Amino acid sequence: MGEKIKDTTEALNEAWLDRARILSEALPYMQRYDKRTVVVKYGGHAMGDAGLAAKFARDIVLLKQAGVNPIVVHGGGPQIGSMLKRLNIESEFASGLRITDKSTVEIVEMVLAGSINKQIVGALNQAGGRAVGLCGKDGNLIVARKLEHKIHDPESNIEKLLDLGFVGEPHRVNPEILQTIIASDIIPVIAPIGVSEEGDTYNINADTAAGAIAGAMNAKRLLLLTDVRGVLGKDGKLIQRLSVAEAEALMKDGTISGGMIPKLETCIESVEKGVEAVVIVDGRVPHVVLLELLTEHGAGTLIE
Ligand SMILES: Nc1ncnc2c1ncn2[C@@H]1O[C@H](COP(=O)(O)OP(=O)(O)O)[C@@H](O)[C@H]1O
Ligand SMILES: CC(=O)N[C@@H](CCC(=O)OP(=O)(O)O)C(=O)O
Repeated sequence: MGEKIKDTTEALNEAWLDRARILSEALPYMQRYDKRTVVVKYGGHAMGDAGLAAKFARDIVLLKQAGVNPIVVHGGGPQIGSMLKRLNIESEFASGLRITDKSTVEIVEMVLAGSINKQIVGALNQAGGRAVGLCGKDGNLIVARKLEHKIHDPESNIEKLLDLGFVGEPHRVNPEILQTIIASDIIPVIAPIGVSEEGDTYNINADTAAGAIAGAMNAKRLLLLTDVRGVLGKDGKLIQRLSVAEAEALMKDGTISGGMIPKLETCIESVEKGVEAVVIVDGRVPHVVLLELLTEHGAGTLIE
């Protein structure tokens, strides 16, 4: 009997020591990211589960508390899809981008800058943080222009322009509004809607918007949360590390398709703009943001 109590006590002590060790191991990572900007792109697929969403909010608030400056840029592709369906508006994609006509862009703005943005702000505030929601229109944060989307026509072997309507690309990012928000110790939450010089509203892929923000803010890291483990090779296995040249080759040979295309294009551009590294991680894993940033157990695909 006495032995049993001793064993249990030892096991408890071990468990406590394990906790202390995990906390202590976070120190060098906290120092690495101290006062540095980390942009987290929160994909529409990753935010589906309420439990996971609450954990995500807690992790972002914890980062802020630990001295990191997190910026959340969110998507909402599946949520826009459901709203369009409810309104009987057809929607099509080309190379992972939603073809966006005038009535679609109104719904996109309503869903992204409206319900989803406020849902994330609410979750962060609920977790004890102070968050403010904005879109690319606020403070002229993302000045966009129409995306010139080129596709390769295999028949004529020439590149053709495909009109995607109100799909934009960031032309200029004005980060002053973000700097003001961050200086007040508030977490910015950004919906990927841009405004052109002429005042038109543009739908921007959320990965692209996150990359532009990360570049303009000289971020230390950009994390892209999605619904796969990372970039998968031809054999279906996770690729843990990719150079810019390797990433370009995977896009050319068709290993990467759909929504992964804008993601990798973003990774390449961000690294070229000076973001130290971009990581594509599985948003379905609880606390993946903390695991990636504050422990040695980095998961997903790192592009540097
Ligand atoms: N080589 C690849 N590795 C991983 N995912 C890929 C690859 N090629 C295409 N994909 C697709 O890209 C998707 C991720 O993009 P997307 O659906 O736009 O995610 P999110 O909504 O998180 O931005 C994956 O679910 C997968 O279907
Ligand atoms: C141009 C374009 O495709 N815009 C995206 C914007 C949202 C997004 O990117 O959301 P996810 O990150 O969840 O995919 C769209 O309309 O779905």
